[in-house]
Amino acid sequence: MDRIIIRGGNRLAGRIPVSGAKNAALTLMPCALLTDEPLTLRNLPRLADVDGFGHLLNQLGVSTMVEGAHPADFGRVMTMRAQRLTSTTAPYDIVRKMRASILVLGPLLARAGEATVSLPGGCAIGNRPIDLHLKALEALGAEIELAAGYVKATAPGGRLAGGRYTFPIVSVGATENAVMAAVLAKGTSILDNAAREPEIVDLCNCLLAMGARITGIGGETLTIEGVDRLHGATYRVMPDRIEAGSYACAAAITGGDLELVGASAGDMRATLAALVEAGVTVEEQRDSVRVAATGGMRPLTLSTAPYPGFATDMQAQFMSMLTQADGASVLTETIFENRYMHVPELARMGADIQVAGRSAVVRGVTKLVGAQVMATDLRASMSLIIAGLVAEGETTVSRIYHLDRGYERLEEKLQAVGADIERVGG
Ligand SMILES: CC(=O)N[C@H]1[C@@H](OP(=O)(O)OP(=O)(O)OC[C@H]2O[C@@H](n3ccc(=O)[nH]c3=O)[C@H](O)[C@@H]2O)O[C@H](CO)[C@@H](O)[C@@H]1O
Ligand SMILES: C=C(OP(=O)(O)O)C(=O)O
Repeated sequence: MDRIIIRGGNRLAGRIPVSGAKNAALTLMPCALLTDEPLTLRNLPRLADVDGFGHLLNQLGVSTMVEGAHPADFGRVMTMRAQRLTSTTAPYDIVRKMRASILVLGPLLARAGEATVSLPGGCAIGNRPIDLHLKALEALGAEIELAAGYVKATAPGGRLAGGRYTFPIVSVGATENAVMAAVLAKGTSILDNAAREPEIVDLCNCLLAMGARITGIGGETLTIEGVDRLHGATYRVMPDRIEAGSYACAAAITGGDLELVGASAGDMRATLAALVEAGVTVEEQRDSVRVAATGGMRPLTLSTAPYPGFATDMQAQFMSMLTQADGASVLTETIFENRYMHVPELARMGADIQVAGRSAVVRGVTKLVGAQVMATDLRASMSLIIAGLVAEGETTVSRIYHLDRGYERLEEKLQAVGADIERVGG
């Protein structure tokens, strides 16, 4: 099994190109199911999950063709064409490994009038139910059956009617599924208390480019007027705000100075505000964000929340960073019940963190010392890399397949700005 070895203590300085967003890519790719014409996505990151999603689409009858990057992008170009669907089933083996596979449910139902998708079950960061996905699809006219670990959804008469649904809590995935289902419905759909994440805006903009009719984009209420058919389009995946935020934490913890090229400050307000509050200098430039740590770091009190709040996907990275703040920080996780797996690993490196219920108190400044560590999810793994950058001696991070799901060319990007980091096999 591959591992990443970091020898800590180097200050990071220079430029890091920001990749296309994983969480946008994984909701844009299923849009290919909605049309028989080609959908071309630019700036698609080279990630295990993107490859896995391509593989799932192939199983449904979608052809995928990958080309090199457009000159203006870091990521690749992928053209997907679902001229004729050969299957409407997403099997357990794929859904289990890649939770985003649930996002084929809405588009398959919209295009083929039926979909059978394995229930994803729980995962390392907690119970991740899909009841809201199903309730929203029912409100749009779907009939849902659960049997043998699968969801079988059908649209009576082969086409969804459209309808109104108010999400009782904000759900990114359920909003995405409902939007993709509603675009081809017979009537108009209204989704209230919809998620407002920039990745949802990216999804809606891609659907607009394919001929969908959606208003209220970026707001809490989305109105979707169903159309008879969608056409192909070329669309550029938005920059990854979580990847950019992770490197911002890496800059801050090493007392460094990084320019995050291609980052969109507008999508990262809560992260940037927290960095500024911690005493980090943030400069917004036209097509980049510069993050420089100039003095001591102040402790923070942060609570995760749906967008525009502080992202749950940034909690672990901030926790590592705050081990170097001068005083006690309090982080509260409100989205997932079990997203603190990095805490015992950070403790093994010398961090002083106490978890009580949904909150964690991080006492700084602690000296971190390299150790053998591993994490069971993507952002937790990144928090160990960030800690390793400042730890004394050598940190070995194992189970790095989690990182390969979400960080494109991680070692290469960090080496280029001065980190002593390498991947070793075996
Ligand atoms: C609101 C939020 O921050 N969502 C995060 C969530 O999206 P993801 O789409 O995975 O999760 P949701 O946004 O759907 O979940 C938000 C909350 O709703 C609950 N829920 C969700 C669906 C459902 O059918 N029933 C239900 O009860 C979840 O348990 C959770 O407590 O994880 C992603 C990966 O870490 C993050 O990028 C998203 O920012
Ligand atoms: C947990 C994450 O992703 P996924 O929902 O794909 O597991 C994440 O992006 O932090």
